[in-house]
Amino acid sequence: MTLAGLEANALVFTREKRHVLDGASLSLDAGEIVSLLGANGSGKTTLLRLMLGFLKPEDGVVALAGRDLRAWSRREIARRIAYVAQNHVAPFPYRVRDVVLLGRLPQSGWLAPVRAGDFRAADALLDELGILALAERPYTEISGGERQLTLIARALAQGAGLLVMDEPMAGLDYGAQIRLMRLLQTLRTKGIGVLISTHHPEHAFWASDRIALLEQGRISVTGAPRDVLDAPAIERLYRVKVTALTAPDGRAAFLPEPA
Ligand SMILES: Nc1ncnc2c1ncn2[C@@H]1O[C@H](COP(=O)(O)OP(=O)(O)OP(=O)(O)O)[C@@H](O)[C@H]1O
Repeated sequence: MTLAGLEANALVFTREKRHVLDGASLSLDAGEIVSLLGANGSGKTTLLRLMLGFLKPEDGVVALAGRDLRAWSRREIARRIAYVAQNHVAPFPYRVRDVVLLGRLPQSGWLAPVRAGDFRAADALLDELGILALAERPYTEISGGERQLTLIARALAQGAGLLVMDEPMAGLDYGAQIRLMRLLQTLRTKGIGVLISTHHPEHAFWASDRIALLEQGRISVTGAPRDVLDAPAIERLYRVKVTALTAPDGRAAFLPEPA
């Protein structure tokens, strides 16, 4: 773990008298992509929100850059970790470009003027994500997938060293999913650490340096995709039978068995 990293150690968290997390440990380092897989309701969002300091663990510790997260201010955390939440609801009809520019706030502060360079950077991100044509449109009047891409652009505009995304592929069309995976890989080469939760085992296999499986409140396995993700693991996680197919370059795809 480098000094830029984020580390959750033995987290315990209870909801409705049930341990959602019961000793979950997970780390994210600079320059790596980590995918978190688990069934619906297994606690992925809860774990991510604990690692961002939005929820407090009943036991266990989260450390950012080696220091207990509780010692960091909200703004300091936002400078270092960008977050794309699930099911974001738009409060105001900001234009898409302005939503992206809001991502600059933790770095620049509320009173700082927006510079021409900020506009250019925002538009470059929108372009990279394929939605530059929407820059002037109200955020409340675009599709769910387009909103998701806008929020991803906002998180990237934040310029944080770590990026945490809760099911970022949800609602994106196939091309946008693949472009996003490629963009995450570009970020990795720039030294950014990316933690995503996903329901797409193939995406996790293709794009990740490490995959972590969340089962019964704990990270049951973490490691390189080929060491973690195989047909038995998919069957255990999702209770469906699959056949694993391996491409010549070593990437795996999973084909559900016919009913
Ligand atoms: N606000 C809440 N109040 C009570 N229980 C909650 C609340 N939010 C989540 N839970 C419960 O906590 C558990 C974990 O939820 P969480 O959202 O972390 O799962 P998840 O793995 O992200 O699920 P999904 O893949 O469906 O998004 C679930 O059993 C869920 O029902």
